[in-house]
Amino acid sequence: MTICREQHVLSEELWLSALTGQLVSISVEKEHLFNAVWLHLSVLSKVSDTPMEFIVEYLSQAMKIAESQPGVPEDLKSNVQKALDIASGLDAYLEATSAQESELLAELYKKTIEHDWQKAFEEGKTLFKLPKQCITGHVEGQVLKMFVHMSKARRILEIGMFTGYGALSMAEGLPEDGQLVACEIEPYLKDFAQPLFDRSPHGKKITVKTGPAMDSLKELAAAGEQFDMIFIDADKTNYINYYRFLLDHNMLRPDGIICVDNTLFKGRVYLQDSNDGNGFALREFSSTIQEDPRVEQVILPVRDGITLIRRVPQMMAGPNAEGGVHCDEVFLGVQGKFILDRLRLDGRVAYVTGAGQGIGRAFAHALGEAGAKVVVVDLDGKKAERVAQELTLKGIQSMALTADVSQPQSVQGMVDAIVAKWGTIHIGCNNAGINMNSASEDTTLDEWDQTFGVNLRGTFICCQAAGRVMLKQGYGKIINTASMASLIVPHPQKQLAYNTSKAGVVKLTQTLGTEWIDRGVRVNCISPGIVDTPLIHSEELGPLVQRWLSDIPAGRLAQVTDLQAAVVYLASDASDYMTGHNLVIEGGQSLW
Ligand SMILES: C[S@@+](CC[C@H](N)C(=O)[O-])C[C@H]1O[C@@H](n2cnc3c(N)ncnc32)[C@H](O)[C@@H]1O
Repeated sequence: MTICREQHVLSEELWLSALTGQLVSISVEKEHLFNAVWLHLSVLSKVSDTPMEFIVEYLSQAMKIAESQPGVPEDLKSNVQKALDIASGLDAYLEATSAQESELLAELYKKTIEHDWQKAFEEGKTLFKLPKQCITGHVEGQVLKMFVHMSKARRILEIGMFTGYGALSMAEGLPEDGQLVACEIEPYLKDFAQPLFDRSPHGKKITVKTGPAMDSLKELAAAGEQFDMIFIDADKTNYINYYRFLLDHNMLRPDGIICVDNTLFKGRVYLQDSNDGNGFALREFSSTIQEDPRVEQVILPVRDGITLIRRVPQMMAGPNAEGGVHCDEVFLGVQGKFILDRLRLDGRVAYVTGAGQGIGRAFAHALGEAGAKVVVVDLDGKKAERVAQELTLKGIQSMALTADVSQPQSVQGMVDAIVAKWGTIHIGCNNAGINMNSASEDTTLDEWDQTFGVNLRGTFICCQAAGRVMLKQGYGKIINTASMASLIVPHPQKQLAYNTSKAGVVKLTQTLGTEWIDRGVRVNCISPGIVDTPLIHSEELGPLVQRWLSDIPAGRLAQVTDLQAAVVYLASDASDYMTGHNLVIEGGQSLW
């Protein structure tokens, strides 16, 4: 619960000006802030709610007393004033420097504080008198949204939704397919929030479950639901029961976080003379979780206090621990890393040839997303540059290079440039390839040589040049792009040179893969089926698409994104026992 978030956010002078409505000479920046505060002051009651707001209130009173009494030493007044300035400026500064709320959040906030909750209660629309001030506000909303991003949460549970400000803030941080379940006892609040959720591009991620939260938790637990992040903000005396239920029923994934609101409770959790029931419950709550070995926690002094609780993975059992736990790499992860982390490529240097478009571009993005630095190589320097810029926009370290893979000097230049820039090469994706269609009896030697020059000679030259660097360091991952055409004869189009060159890429891969593995270099290839790129929509090939579809069990062409996981897998340590392999990804086409 966040009450009166804008209170006491100005220096006392401004604060008093706001109250009296007298706008004295203030800077434009302050005026903006002043107006925002004035708007909220006009609708919120003036009640201190957070430890900082109480500090400001007490210091203001002390100041007034000091001013009204004769003989108070000037340096005492000066020190109180300094403390007041520091305390009263904090919330305003946090408001002003936090990311702005979205327009819909601002609208939801306004709609909430302008609503007549007293009337709704008197008309029997709500079960309880709902104080509008219990809305999660701007700064706290942004804190929650930041946690969603940082924890990469995909599934969130909220206990206590009020009008949905916190829910929508968190939903804004979720990925497209993320989900948030909000438990709320008041059906009226679902009707209040839903129209705004419906207008937000993030609203579809939110499902509201009405009824007592504990009933909803039981339903969710029975359905085996588990969450990455949970926000508890309802019914303080029951916090401990929600917490216990969530942990005991495995509803928080290991490493997941619970955020709990109001855990400083106006300071009453640590004030010795406080006999506040909620303060006592929250103090008990904090000391209980502190003794729970399943979690670790910290309280952030944001607004009225947010406790962050992380579920610690329970991996510490010994080899012969009770229950027969085997503390081997299956249980603990290889070098302590679980499977998704074993696919990561942080710190690796990769290059991809033919990366200016199509499959190569998708490979470059995938390797970069997995953490590698990526060199985008293409015959067309402009295309390479554009893809490198795309990667940079995503925060991936990248560099564009022009190279003709059929020319040894050009390839050596590429390798030298990569080593000069990033010291080495860990991952080489030899993907550049061409395909020209002609009936075999008409295929010219020029077409044959060109096709082989790029597809097979080019792959060999790249493998050799990059392989020398990798063999020297005793580590490397080479992934060649072969084709389903290495296995079957795609038809009805005629492409003898292409099919034969790609069969050669597979044999080259098998040979290098076995020859180099004892020196730490794995060589594998990927054989895509028919990939939906602009090339196949040419005048010549376009009419064949329907025919091809009838040959593909999957019933569709491959998208370049269908190939991305394979390249990351083959580039990662998770595939270390695989070498000389032809990984076929063709929707089953080669099996019919
Ligand atoms: C502090 S407000 C929640 C504020 C909200 N998180 C936000 O973002 O604005 C607490 C909410 O919990 C709800 N609530 C209280 N007891 C509840 C219970 N037993 N089960 C479900 N919801 C409950 C109240 O109706 C109220 O809407």
